[in-house]
Amino acid sequence: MTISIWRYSHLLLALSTGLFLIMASITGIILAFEPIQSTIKPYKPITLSTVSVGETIGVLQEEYEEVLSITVDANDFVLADVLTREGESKQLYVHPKTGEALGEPSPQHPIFQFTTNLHRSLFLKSLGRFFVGLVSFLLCLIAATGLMLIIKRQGGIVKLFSKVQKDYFELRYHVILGRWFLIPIFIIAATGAYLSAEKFSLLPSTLVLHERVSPNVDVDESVRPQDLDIFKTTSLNNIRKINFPFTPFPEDYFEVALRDKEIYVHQYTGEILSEKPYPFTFLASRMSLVLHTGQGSILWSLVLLLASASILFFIYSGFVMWRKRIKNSVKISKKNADACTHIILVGSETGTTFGFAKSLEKALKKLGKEVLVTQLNNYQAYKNAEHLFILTATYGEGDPPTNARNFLGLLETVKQPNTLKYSTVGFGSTHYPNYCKYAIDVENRLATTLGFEKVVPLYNIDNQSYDAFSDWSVRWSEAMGERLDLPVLENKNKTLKLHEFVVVSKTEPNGDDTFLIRLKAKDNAKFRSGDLLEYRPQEDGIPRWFSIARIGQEILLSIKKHELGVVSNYFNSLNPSENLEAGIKPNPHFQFPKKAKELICISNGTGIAPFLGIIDENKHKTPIHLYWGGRNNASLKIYTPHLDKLHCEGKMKPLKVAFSREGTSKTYVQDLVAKDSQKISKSLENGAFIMICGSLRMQNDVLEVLEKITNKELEKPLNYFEAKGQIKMDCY
Ligand SMILES: Cc1cc2nc3c(=O)[nH]c(=O)nc-3n(C[C@H](O)[C@H](O)[C@H](O)COP(=O)(O)O)c2cc1C
Repeated sequence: MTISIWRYSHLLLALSTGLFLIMASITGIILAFEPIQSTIKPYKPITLSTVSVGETIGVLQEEYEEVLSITVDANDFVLADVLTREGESKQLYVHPKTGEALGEPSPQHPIFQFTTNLHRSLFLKSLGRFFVGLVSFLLCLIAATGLMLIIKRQGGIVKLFSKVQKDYFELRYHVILGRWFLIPIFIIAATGAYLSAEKFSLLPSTLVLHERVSPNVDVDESVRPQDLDIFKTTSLNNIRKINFPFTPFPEDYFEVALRDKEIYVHQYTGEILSEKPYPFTFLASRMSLVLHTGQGSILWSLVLLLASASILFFIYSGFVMWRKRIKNSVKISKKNADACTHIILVGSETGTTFGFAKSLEKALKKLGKEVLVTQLNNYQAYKNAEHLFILTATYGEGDPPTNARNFLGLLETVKQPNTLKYSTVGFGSTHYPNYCKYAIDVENRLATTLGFEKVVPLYNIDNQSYDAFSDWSVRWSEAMGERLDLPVLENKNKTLKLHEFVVVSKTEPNGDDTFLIRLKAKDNAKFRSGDLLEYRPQEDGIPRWFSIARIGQEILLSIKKHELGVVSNYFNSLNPSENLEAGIKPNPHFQFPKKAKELICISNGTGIAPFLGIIDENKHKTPIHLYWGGRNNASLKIYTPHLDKLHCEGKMKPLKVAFSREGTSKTYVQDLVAKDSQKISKSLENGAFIMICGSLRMQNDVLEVLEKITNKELEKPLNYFEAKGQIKMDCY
């Protein structure tokens, strides 16, 4: 079933039951205190398994004129119905070994009485009970659909408890708490529904039916019950209730309710006259009551309390999520598509990508363009279109969002009157194995479809980063020679603390226009290899990031100069001892894994930079293998002084290098990985970590090869190792 069906069902159920659920949760929280309060009463002086039924009967019969019944309640308190020597009929909590009265049961506190009534029937008797039962049943469905959504969101049941994707507070904790509380909530709801169904006699009877018994009457009537074998050998913890015989005549017998069955016991011989196991419905009903009310267990009562409280949080956070979703979803414009020159096609499940489309629409309108925003499924021929933007999220196993499902099919059938320029932006999360897979599919398909002309390479955005979206807009602007001025989203553009750096040295750009620059912080800026240096140029205030190698106290960056790149040209223009201000963006998921026994670093181009620092951190000489892909020998040269030093210090194994333009044979880094498949699979199996840094295209190619390796050599999908955190990526 598609994710949207689960989501709509979840939303619809929650909306239709919200108010009842708020009431049921608040009363549930209050009622959870009742069992806690009664469990802590001092009526359980000893463990019941150490006392035999015979002992208790003996002491009670000595202490009181007559004993009518003994009950062991959910708290393991022993309650006796007795006639005192003064002729009073009493219910008393008693000490099972001495018969001493410990207290009398008190009536339910008025607050609990009131709350129980409200919780059970809203003071509406049968009608109320019916509603409560129905809402309980619907809550089961809410919990089940919620669990399905979390499983899908996390990328499968195996990854249920893996890290939750970063998002705003309400959504993140809806998921985090959902993982812990949906099962208890399901139990509360299912047991509540069960108990209601029972009240309306919708379930088979719970009665235990005994056949008529005819006890032997020719017996020794001087035998006392405490001397009967059956009572001497049964400990009190096995008992739920004993009804004493009405009269001393042998025709009357003990009715004993044990944990799993009911028996009738001859009062003078101890013979079992009838034995009937409880029907399943009886056990289910008892279990439902205990699970629903928390009777007898402080721990479970606390779970119930927290689960009830969590329902309130889920209602609140779900409401916030719903509002946000509505806010994000733009009205599909009713504009005449033929009048538009710039078409923004959106693939979105939960609406956030529409938010980005809105920003892009505003920026394009500022440039005087006629813009149409619509969903990918609405793709059609556009008479005057010049430019197509595809902004799409990815779901499930790299699937399109629901409103994009038909796009690839339409692409084959719809013929555009003009050649269209296009730019694809993928929205996804590196948390999932199929990062932006659908955007990649779209990009690949467009690249091979006639009549489309790529403006900038596919740009994938992790975790809805608006900064990254701005970065894409810079690339697009550079390629088109028109400046896209995206609206600034204040709360999304958190600025980092700025540090002042001095340039220590800089190399000249090599044949690939790549250079190295070394910076030293003038203050005590904290950073690690793998973190990002963030620089916002005055021209547009849009951040650009560079992966940091920490060498001693200095930052080493490897930068590729782009012809129109504002920042790469600025960095290239810097001279030693000049200053610049920049922020440090921590990137904890891409750092030397402390527990690594072996590390495999795979990179291409400037992606080698963080590894120069990560390997420098390798004080304990963990085996580190570095694979690098570049154009030719000259491309490698700027890195060789660093690599030679690291190798001489024993911090890395010999570099494995692939050149794509050296001599006649073209090798790419993924070819090296494929060649070492046996070694890599063995290392992975033994817990080695793999880190990948460089271009997204290289990342995809390497992942494809790794997937083949793990499937073939280890018979496991790559995401098995990803879920264990063994694969770390930072590509752009
Ligand atoms: C259930 C679920 C599954 C997802 N699966 C993927 C995935 O396979 N690959 C990926 O890159 N992102 C995945 N994501 C992340 C979304 O694509 C990302 O959050 C996107 O920005 C959501 O955009 P939207 O709000 O417009 O739908 C998934 C998110 C959820 C909730």
